Amino acid sequence: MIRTDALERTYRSRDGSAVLALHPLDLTIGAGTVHGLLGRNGAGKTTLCRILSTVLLPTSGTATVAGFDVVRETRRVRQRVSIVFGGDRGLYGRLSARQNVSYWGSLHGLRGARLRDRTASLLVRFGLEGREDEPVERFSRGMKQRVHLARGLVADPPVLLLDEPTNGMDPVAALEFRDFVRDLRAEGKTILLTTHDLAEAEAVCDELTFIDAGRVLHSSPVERFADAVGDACFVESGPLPPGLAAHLEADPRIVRVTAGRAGATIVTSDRAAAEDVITRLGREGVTPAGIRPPQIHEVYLQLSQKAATRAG
Ligand SMILES: Nc1ncnc2c1ncn2[C@@H]1O[C@H](COP(=O)(O)OP(=O)(O)OP(=O)(O)O)[C@@H](O)[C@H]1O
Repeated sequence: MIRTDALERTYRSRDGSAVLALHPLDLTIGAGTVHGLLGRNGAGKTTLCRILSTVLLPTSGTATVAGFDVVRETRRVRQRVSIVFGGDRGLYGRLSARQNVSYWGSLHGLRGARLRDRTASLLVRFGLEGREDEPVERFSRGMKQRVHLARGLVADPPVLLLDEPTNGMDPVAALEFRDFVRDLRAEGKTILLTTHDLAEAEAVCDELTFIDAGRVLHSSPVERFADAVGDACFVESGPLPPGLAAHLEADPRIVRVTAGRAGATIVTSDRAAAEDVITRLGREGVTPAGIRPPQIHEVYLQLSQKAATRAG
């Protein structure tokens, strides 16, 4: 449903220098899947969403949505895709929530009762009942975010690009958002979800792609995201005695030691090193200690560190 091949985008700064935002990016997203796009600030996520929604031209390479080229078949792509930004970009502050949503619907060809009913039901679905006719500039950030979502859905497109959609939402609303994404998946929508909330990505996505400096670092089904750490092993232990963390870190096979009052996590380069660490911990009387699968934030950290080392 979404495909990019050797997609590149270079921005020119005012001083004439070039910023390679995507270079090159290859990504395939199947119909009906929720695909999480993760990456550090400046990784290129928004640039990709903007190209897929046809508001930004690629420098080279190709991108298609539902088989239509984002450069040559702009109109057909626009009929099939909606982008939802985080923050308050793209809303008309003096217009009400209802006017913002129905204006967008009318741009997509909805009219009359269909437009009215669809707008009203989306505003209710996003918890804005009773506030529909207030100017959006009076809304909180999280409320504006809900208007954005309603706007993105009014034309009922098969593809949704959600760029940090829970940015500014309170925790309850953000949890409700997860149910909402699951509903959309059940309706058969294809969703590209950009988020810095890793728990959210793990909870709602079928597939995850980690990008950095405009390239894919790892892409896999969500249940296999831990493959991204390769041979690295995560040892969980009880609290370490003073000085042991520093000793462990002196071993080049130890990637990282995170020690706290409740216990420690020791990341090793491979399984043999992890087993040596467990033996050593046993000798030092640190119990219990064992290998466990990495959590998503640990995978993310590992990939980000690798990318930062590579960059410089
Ligand atoms: N209009 C622009 N002019 C120059 N450089 C830009 C422009 N827009 C983005 N960039 C640069 O392109 C790179 C990718 O930016 P992009 O906004 O796509 O990242 P992102 O992954 O969405 O980041 P974030 O997580 O902070 O939203 C960054 O280095 C950014 O500084």
